[in-house]
Amino acid sequence: MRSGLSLRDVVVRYGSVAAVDGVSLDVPTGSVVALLGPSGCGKSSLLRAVAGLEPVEGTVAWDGISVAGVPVHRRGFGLMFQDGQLFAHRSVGGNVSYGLPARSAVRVAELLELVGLAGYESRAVATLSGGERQRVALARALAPAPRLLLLDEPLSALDRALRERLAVDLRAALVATGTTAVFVTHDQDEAFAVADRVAVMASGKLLQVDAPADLWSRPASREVASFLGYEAFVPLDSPAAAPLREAIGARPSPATLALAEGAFVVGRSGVAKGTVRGVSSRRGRSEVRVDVDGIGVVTALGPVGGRWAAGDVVELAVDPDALAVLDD
Ligand SMILES: Nc1ncnc2c1ncn2[C@@H]1O[C@H](COP(=O)(O)OP(=O)(O)OP(=O)(O)O)[C@@H](O)[C@H]1O
Repeated sequence: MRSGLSLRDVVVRYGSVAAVDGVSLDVPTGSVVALLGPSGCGKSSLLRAVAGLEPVEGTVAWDGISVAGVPVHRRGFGLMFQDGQLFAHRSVGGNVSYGLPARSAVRVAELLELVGLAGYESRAVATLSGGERQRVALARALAPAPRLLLLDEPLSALDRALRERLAVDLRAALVATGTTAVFVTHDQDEAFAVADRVAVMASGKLLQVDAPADLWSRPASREVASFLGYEAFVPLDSPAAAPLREAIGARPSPATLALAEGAFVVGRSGVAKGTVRGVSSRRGRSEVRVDVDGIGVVTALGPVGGRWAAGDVVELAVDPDALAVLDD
């Protein structure tokens, strides 16, 4: 018997449109899977189908037993949304204890500690920051120890720095409680930070499911690679790809080589040359748009405070971690 959640050929239709179009996926007990994909690809529809909020074709099963016909509140699945939907008139402690069978001060204190809000029991929800509210929403969602926690973009209303910190804390809380979870996001960094495995979706279909490192180093298709942030594609056996092939120890073959931002690094000496088209700065580092013969315009990284002007010819070294070979 398969433990945890298993989906087989799941279809969710709105009228004649299949928002989810034949998805099969396993989420073993204790693991966290992120559903990653662009807006409108069907992530939320799939999550809602698992929750029991949408009619589905195909099979949604828990521990090998179909949950078809089991109403939302009987599935033992918890839900958390972008807006944590806290009870505004209850205290933090009152929100967290809401899902518990009997009031349990110890359990509430443990959960608040788990989400980094130890001692917040009596605070009014209205006095909390956006990030603190989502931490409370997480504690409340974890309180009844759901057998599966479904999270729909729980961090996307927060600003970037906060999102990054909360993503790390969210993963820690899920791992510490051994919670099985499905996490919906359109943000690749967030998916990689939170999940054991990332399921990439597009147009209602699942394109690839893999651990973050495997997904990054071996995207199954150009579509997946593009969504992960690979920005240029060249034939592996082309002359322009020679220094890149060398960096990853690949032989010329009919495959395609994908270059992510930072595949080239601007330096004093390099293995290729490029012509600068533009320069910007991100987190102190320079991002240099360079035109490389046979490859096109790509984003190279440069040291802090580098000074280049459009038209400069620069030396480029290669970062093998920003390259992937696609088996076409
Ligand atoms: N209740 C509905 N009725 C009709 N169409 C819907 C409904 N809900 C979603 N859709 C459509 O189904 C498709 C998938 O929507 P869904 O919300 O699942 O995507 P998503 O990947 O979660 O996108 P986002 O990240 O923008 O929320 C979209 O084309 C959307 O317009």
